[in-house]
Amino acid sequence: MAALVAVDEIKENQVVGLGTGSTTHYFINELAKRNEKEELNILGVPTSYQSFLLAQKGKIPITTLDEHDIDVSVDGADEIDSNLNLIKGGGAAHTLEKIIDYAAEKFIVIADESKLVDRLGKFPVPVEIIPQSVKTVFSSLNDMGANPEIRMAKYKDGPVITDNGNFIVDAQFPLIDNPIPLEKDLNSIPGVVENGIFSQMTDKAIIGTVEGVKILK
Ligand SMILES: O=C[C@H](O)[C@H](O)[C@H](O)COP(=O)(O)O
Repeated sequence: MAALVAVDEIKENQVVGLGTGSTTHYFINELAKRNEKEELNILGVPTSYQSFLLAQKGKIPITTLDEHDIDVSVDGADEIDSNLNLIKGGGAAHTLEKIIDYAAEKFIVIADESKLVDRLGKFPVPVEIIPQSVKTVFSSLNDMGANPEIRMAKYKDGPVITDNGNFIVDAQFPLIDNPIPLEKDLNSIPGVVENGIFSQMTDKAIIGTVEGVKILK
């Protein structure tokens, strides 16, 4: 439901950031159908190999941030607080997602109501790291009060390798009081490429609930 409402937000000739995950999967498929039917003439900027392949399948022409500015980006989330700060990266795609969502003129999050929380942090914060930095990053995360774990792959032996060739550390914090400084602090650890806290970025959240779609701004 949220994905369908988000598709209606896309106008002719727009450049659209294509998020990653099971929710944006619906969005990209529906956008592809509408693009074909109504000749919207959109361009897509994928945030992962997953969204690249979906866009390709749906014949959404692909472009890059180097070539075009992004009008609107639509992406999912693992947790959303009442100020629309997010945790993302459950699918290990948060680094490119953050680059693209942040660059977009308008950033829309789509999710179901199970993602709404009072405070972020029940979902561990995904942190993409350079593989050689595991020991030192773990030590910094421990000092910050987190319990870190390397994310292991399900259908491959060993760790998850991101689209950028790095590891993911899932950092379980006690509930997060202030995500804004934590996002900055995590990125100041040597070896950290990007973390999954997206603070002060979201313009609108479209939430699917049992009573229908709710819009949060
Ligand atoms: O790395 C993955 C992304 O940040 C996803 O957007 C996020 O995990 C939400 O995914 P889903 O819609 O599958 O819950």
